[in-house]
Amino acid sequence: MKGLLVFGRTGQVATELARLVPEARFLGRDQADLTDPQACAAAIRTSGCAAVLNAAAYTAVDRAESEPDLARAINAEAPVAMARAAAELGVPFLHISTDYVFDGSGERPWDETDPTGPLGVYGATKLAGEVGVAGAGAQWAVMRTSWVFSAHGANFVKTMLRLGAEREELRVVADQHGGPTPAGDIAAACLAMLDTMRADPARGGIYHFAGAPDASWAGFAREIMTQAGLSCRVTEIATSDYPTPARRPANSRLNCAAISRDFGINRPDWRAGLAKVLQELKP
Ligand SMILES: NC(=O)C1=CN([C@@H]2O[C@H](COP(=O)(O)OP(=O)(O)OC[C@H]3O[C@@H](n4cnc5c(N)ncnc54)[C@H](OP(=O)(O)O)[C@@H]3O)[C@@H](O)[C@H]2O)C=CC1
Ligand SMILES: Cc1cn([C@H]2C[C@H](O)[C@@H](COP(=O)(O)OP(=O)(O)O[C@H]3O[C@@H](C)C(=O)[C@@H](O)[C@H]3O)O2)c(=O)[nH]c1=O
Ligand SMILES: [Mg+2]
Repeated sequence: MKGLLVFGRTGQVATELARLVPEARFLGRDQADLTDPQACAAAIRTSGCAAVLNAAAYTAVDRAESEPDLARAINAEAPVAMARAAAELGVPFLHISTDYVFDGSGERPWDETDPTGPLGVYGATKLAGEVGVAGAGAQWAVMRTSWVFSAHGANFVKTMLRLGAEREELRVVADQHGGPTPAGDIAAACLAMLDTMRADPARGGIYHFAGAPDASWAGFAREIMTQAGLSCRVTEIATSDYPTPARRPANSRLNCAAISRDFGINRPDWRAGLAKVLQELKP
């Protein structure tokens, strides 16, 4: 895509975007630090770009509990400044958010219009970003996704592969459910959304996008061990048996019908995405 400006260069989604659209401009932390929202806005204003995609974020869920100001600057203040600058330039702005904006109650997959209720600082700052982006006056969209994995960066798959090679047993929570999502599919879906938005300025809003089928973290871990050929046993535990600084939603399931209806983008099977990532990680 010509004229695309991306915030983020080294993250999971940014790395996959660079594979799909190497001609886009990727701004790393050295060129646009999200702790400096005005610098991010200036980068857009002077870019002459045709569309903006924010793939950078503060994603350390537990650490966010002790760094709320930093998380808020990166996840809320910077994206809002970006959206305002995109509005001034008259170009569409696509932002990425998370299942952690929900409180995890119930078992029904969340609709875009369902009430939010983040349980931790990460989710709260991501929600503040969504709200600010929506009110900034740009042509905007927010893609909420979940449980992102890829061959790059830090993610659950790579953690499981590392621990699974070292241990005979891993204890993994079985009472949190969601959709694992390959970063490559997110990158492709973002580009498809922006294409549609550029063709029709009336398009935008919040959309859910996650891999299928829904799983528990333990189920996800078991599939990782199976596909990787690791003999490590996955024992199902309760969230209460795995204490962490941040609370996480028990129900992270996202209803992805709207993005399919409005953009023709369907849920990818994460098990196929996992196979590709494992192939890529092979020495
Ligand atoms: N990871 C997940 O499981 C999920 C992620 N999401 C959302 O998807 C989006 C992409 O996430 P993902 O690709 O996994 O993210 P990663 O954690 O892989 O990467 C985060 C990116 O943000 C950059 N970044 C962090 N702080 C700053 C800063 N101060 N200034 C500039 N850049 C910064 C990082 O740069 P550097 O390498 O320099 O630190 C890195 O490129 C985010 O909006 C995230 O909230 C949604 C659901 C699940
Ligand atoms: C390593 C490990 C984790 N767990 C649990 C903890 C947690 O509930 C779950 C997943 O652990 P993680 O640390 O990978 O999860 P976490 O960092 O919370 O992942 C989240 O990241 C942010 C950025 C998002 O937006 C979310 O969609 C989600 O992907 O597995 C175990 O039960 N056993 C283990 O050995
Ligand atoms: Mg994590």
